[in-house]
Amino acid sequence: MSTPAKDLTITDVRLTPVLVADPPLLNTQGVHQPYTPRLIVEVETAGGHTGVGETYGDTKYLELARPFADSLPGRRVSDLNGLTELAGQVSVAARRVETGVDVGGLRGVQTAEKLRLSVLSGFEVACLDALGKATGMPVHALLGGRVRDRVEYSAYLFYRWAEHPGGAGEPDGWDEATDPAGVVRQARRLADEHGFTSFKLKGGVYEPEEEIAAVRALAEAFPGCPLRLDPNGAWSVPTSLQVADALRGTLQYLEDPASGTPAMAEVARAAGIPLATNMCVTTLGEIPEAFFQGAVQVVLSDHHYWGGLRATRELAALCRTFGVGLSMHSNTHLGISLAAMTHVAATVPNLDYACDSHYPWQTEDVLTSRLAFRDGHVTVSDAPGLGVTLDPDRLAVLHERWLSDDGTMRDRDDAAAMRVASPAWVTPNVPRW
Ligand SMILES: O=C([O-])C(=O)C[C@H](O)[C@@H](O)C(=O)[O-]
Ligand SMILES: [Mg+2]
Repeated sequence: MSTPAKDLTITDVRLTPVLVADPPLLNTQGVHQPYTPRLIVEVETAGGHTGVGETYGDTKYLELARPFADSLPGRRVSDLNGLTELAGQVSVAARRVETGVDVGGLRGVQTAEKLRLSVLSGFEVACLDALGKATGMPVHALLGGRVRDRVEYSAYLFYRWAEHPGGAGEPDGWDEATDPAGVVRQARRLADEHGFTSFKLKGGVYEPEEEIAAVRALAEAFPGCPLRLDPNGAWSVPTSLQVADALRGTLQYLEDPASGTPAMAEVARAAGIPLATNMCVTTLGEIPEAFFQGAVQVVLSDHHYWGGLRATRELAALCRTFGVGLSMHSNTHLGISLAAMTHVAATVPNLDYACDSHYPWQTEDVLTSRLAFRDGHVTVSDAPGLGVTLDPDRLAVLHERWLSDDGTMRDRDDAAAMRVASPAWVTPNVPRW
């Protein structure tokens, strides 16, 4: 007979949307808004354990998360396959998938499946956290056990302004980085503070020649360190090939130079540099075309995209099978997700590259203590569950900010944020160059 503490039945699910400070990071669509929405998921069991998860908090995700949460009480946190099945039944309004490209995630075409998978990921992590707490096991052990003690992350470099227009949002003490020297200064500080030894530059912001110069400056400043450039599909096939020509031998991989699998395949045939993606392959259905055409040599996993930690491991198995490399993508996220990313990355033998993480840019969190990068790595926790503790007061403060927002920040819109500085700005058509 199970003891009450081990009763895994879900009794309550709490959803708390929050707005967290986000610096003015530039990308091809525009600039990050002063605050960005995240959704914190708490799952309580009859045994008295609470698991936490985190995912996107925009309205289109909240619309799905609410009915999903309502359907969970009475199920067990160990019923993870049931959770996946349940997610498939949540209905998605047609208007949510008519608009084409996902503005926040820069994740290719938006589909009902992608929205569902992102919502599912937050609940799966919360269930795994609760299950780990109830059984005294860390999440990595629930996934089969870690194959490494620490997970390597790369410095995520952004062209950025020193502050948002008009000084909106929270100051973060970083200088502007709008040229090669600024990018190198930013990289130096991230390396000094966190020990990173590999670097990814978010491109698609300036003329390709400018971004080539920035990568060359990084190569000179950090000899031998792996470098990546990611313009989020902003370039045509000829431009992608020109950049590949210029940076062959300098880049570890070139991420999403062009938009869509056919264009990526064309680039891949002549680039002479591995191509990576978190845009043309973000669901299982997109794999066959991309892999059979040789369009990508590295897939960036992201449990928020693929539907959780177990789905990330399924992706890893497919990549292993087809000899495709595996890295990890990151979007603006808090410590709960960094912990989840670290647990799953620790279990995947073929995670061949340092993972991306926005975490150094997030000055606010909902945890009692922040996770730390040491020598560019996060140590894998052996504490039960994720090994993190939610701070209810911080959560309340960030939720209050969400409540008092007039709606402007509740849905990420990088083009709208750019219009504050440049009123004529519209999301650029691709290819932009
Ligand atoms: O392709 C990527 O790595 C991303 O899309 C990561 C983030 O979304 C990043 O580009 C951003 O937040 O501007
Ligand atoms: Mg990318």
